[in-house]
Amino acid sequence: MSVLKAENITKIYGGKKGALKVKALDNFSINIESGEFVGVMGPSGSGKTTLLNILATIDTPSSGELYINDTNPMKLDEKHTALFRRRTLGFIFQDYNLLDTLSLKENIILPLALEKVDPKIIEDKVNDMAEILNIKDILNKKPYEVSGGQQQRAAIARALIHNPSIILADEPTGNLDSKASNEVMESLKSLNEERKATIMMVTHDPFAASFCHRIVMIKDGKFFLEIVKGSNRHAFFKEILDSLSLLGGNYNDIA
Ligand SMILES: Nc1ncnc2c1ncn2[C@@H]1O[C@H](COP(=O)(O)OP(=O)(O)OP(=O)(O)O)[C@@H](O)[C@H]1O
Repeated sequence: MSVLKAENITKIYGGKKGALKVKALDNFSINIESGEFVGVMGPSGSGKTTLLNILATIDTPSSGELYINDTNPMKLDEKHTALFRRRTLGFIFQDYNLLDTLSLKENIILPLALEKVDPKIIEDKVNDMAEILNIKDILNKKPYEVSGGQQQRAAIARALIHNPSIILADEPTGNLDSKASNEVMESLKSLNEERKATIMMVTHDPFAASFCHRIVMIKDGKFFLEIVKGSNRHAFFKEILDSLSLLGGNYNDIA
């Protein structure tokens, strides 16, 4: 079952009052099925952030169609788009985006509190998420009292607690050292495998990308190539490095 389908998305910035036009996305299409874990990679300026913003329904394409669970969010009014985004999507950011004045637990339950879910159900869900993300012992701490990796795992719990149809992750390991990156990626892998979370992750990091089922590469706003993981993550990692050197841009000297 398709959860997210973007068809021939083109995004042109500028062009008003003589400003230079930039084609950030050029007829780009992607389809994500339920239960998939898909990575998107591309050099700096290739259109990844533009794509994420459009899929996140916070920006609109110049042309093309977007369907999330068969709904075209571009056809909703502003209020319904915001509600649709809150209920259907989960977000993970490079810098965690946790509220510093709240404990990790309060941060995690925010999406359910907004929906006025029964406190008993909230308690069960937060404990379940904390267990799988290994943050049970630090739930009452504030974000600044825990490590970056722990903050990111709390942010993942917050992204997932309302059972969104798809998680959109923007460089989730971008601020983490290799040990914390590994823990975060192992967490995302378990949530994908055990909880059937559907995930789309933008990343520059070939190690993080090797946890995905397939990687879509973008160049100059266009689809460049796709690689699919076989049974072995190490072989996939090598294949990602090889493809990145083909992709060029800031990946030219990676392999
Ligand atoms: N608001 C904007 N106005 C004009 N041009 C923009 C705007 N946002 C992005 N661009 C341009 O669109 C192109 C794609 O940018 P985008 O930020 O989507 O790339 P990216 O792949 O996310 O890059 P990075 O990896 O460096 O974050 C670039 O040429 C960029 O300069």
